[in-house]
This record gives sequence, structure tokens and C-alpha cells, in this order.
Amino acid sequence: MKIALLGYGKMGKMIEQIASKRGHEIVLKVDEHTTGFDITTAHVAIDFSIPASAFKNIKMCLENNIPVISGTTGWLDKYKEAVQLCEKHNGAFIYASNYSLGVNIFFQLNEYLATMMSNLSQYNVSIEEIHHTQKLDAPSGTAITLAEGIIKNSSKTGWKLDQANENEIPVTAKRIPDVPGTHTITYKSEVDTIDITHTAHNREGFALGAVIAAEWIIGKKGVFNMKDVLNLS
Ligand SMILES: NC(=O)C1=CN([C@@H]2O[C@H](COP(=O)(O)OP(=O)(O)OC[C@H]3O[C@@H](n4cnc5c(N)ncnc54)[C@H](OP(=O)(O)O)[C@@H]3O)[C@@H](O)[C@H]2O)C=CC1
Ligand SMILES: O=C(O)C1=N[C@H](C(=O)O)C[C@H](O)C1
Repeated sequence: MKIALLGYGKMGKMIEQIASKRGHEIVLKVDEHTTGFDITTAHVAIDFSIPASAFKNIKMCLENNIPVISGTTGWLDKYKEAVQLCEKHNGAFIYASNYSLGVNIFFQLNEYLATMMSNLSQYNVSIEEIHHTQKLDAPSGTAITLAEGIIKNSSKTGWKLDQANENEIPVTAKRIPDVPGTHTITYKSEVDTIDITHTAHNREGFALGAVIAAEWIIGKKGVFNMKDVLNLS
């Protein structure tokens, strides 16, 4: 499979390694300064770039009929527009805030726990995410997906960074050098605390998931997510 990497930073380089080991060819490496490239030389594009360029990259792929896997976070105000573009061009598109198998299991666990806790008003829920200091967006895309999973299964109506109202989930974002990504959901009462944590030890899990998603999407049409790719119910 011929892959275009849109974004050739920490994730782009990790994806290159994993894709090459799986027998794929990287035909394009695009960073901020790349111009005059032809996206149609690729069978699939994988976008791990920056919030300001993700939508533009996705649009370019869909307009050129190239399936696109996006892992870039912090651009979701344009997600609906991306879905409409995909439908208009009969294309194929996946966005996931986190491509790792472990986090996708953690997403399911989070929803299950939220359902169990939904009538226990003595517990207050909160989310904490910790990432490396180069991260541009806060909170992380993964923390937002976790918050959405709780909102779907509880009486919470939204989330807020730091100071939340009674009906909202407070989300804390910490930045510490070299941390690949740690997410904790906490339910705290007067008498005890329940925590669930996912800790990424490196970026391999994210990259492997993105390559698996790219392999999976070939020949498909539509807007999908990692639940579809991993066949999680
Ligand atoms: N969904 C998931 O599983 C994961 C998502 N992420 C997300 O992926 C994104 C990238 O992360 P990471 O690799 O760590 O970040 P880096 O900062 O290491 O890399 C970003 C890359 O994007 C490039 N870039 C900047 N502008 C453009 C543009 N217009 N078109 C194409 N590329 C561009 C940068 O180029 P230059 O160096 O020239 O500036 C750089 O190569 C982030 O949004 C992060 O949150 C990260 C890990 C997992
Ligand atoms: O920027 C990162 O590094 C990461 N970003 C994603 C996010 O915002 O959730 C996924 C992972 O946690 C690493």
C-alpha cells in the first residue's frame, strides 16, 4: 500500500517505521513547508499534523478521492464539515482522537463505568490528562472523547477545562516533558475514590492503530471510527 504522510513530526516518523515493517511504502512526507506534491500518488493518506492544517489536509484528500485517516486533534469544530465533504465526494474518512487499541478498550470501560455510576450522586467525576510540553491543544482529543462517553451515559451536560459547573465534568490538562499520554477518570466521594487510568508508554500503539485503520479503509466508502476498525461493540 502506498501511503502519504500528512505531517512528518513525532507521529509521522513513528508511522513510517511501523508502516515500513508491515510492507507498505511511504510515497509522500508532507510538513509545513512542503509544496507542489501530488496526493494521488498514494492509495491512502494519514494525517498527523497540526490543528490549523488538519481540515485543509482532509479536504484535499477527499477532493482527490484518496481515503484519509486523521489523528490530528484540536480541529473538531470542522468535523461536521469534513463528514459532509466525505459524503459529497463519496469518499472514505476516519477521525479518531486516539488510535491505540488500549485506549479504545479504555473508551468502552469508561462508558460502562459511567453507566454504573450514573445514579450514585455521592460521587463527583473528573478527568485528568497529562502530555508532553510540545502539545498544541488542551484538553487532549482523548480527554474530550472520554468526556463525551460520560455525558452520553450520565446526567452530565458538558465538560470544561479547569473550573466546571455542577452539571459539567471538570477536565484538567497537565504538561510534563516527554509524557506520551496519560488519561485518568476519577469518581470521588466522601469515603473513597475510584480511578481508572490509561498510560501510554510510547507512541507505538497510536501509530500501529493508525496503520491498521489505513489498511482497513482501502476499498471502503463512508465515515468510520476506530470501533468499526477494531470491531468493538
Ligand atoms: N489520534 C491519535 O492517536 C494521536 C493523535 N496525535 C495528534 O497528532 C498530531 C500530531 O502529533 P505529533 O506528531 O506529536 O506532532 P509534531 O508537532 O511532532 O508533528 C506535527 C507535524 O505536522 C507538520 N505540519 C505543520 N503544518 C502542516 C501542514 N500545513 N500540512 C502538513 N503537515 C504540517 C509539522 O511540520 P513542521 O515540523 O515543518 O512544523 C510536523 O511535521 C497532534 O494533533 C496530536 O494531538 C498524537 C498522537 C496520537
Ligand atoms: O499530542 C499527543 O501526543 C497526543 N494526542 C492525542 C490526544 O490529543 O488525545 C492522543 C494521545 O494522547 C497523544
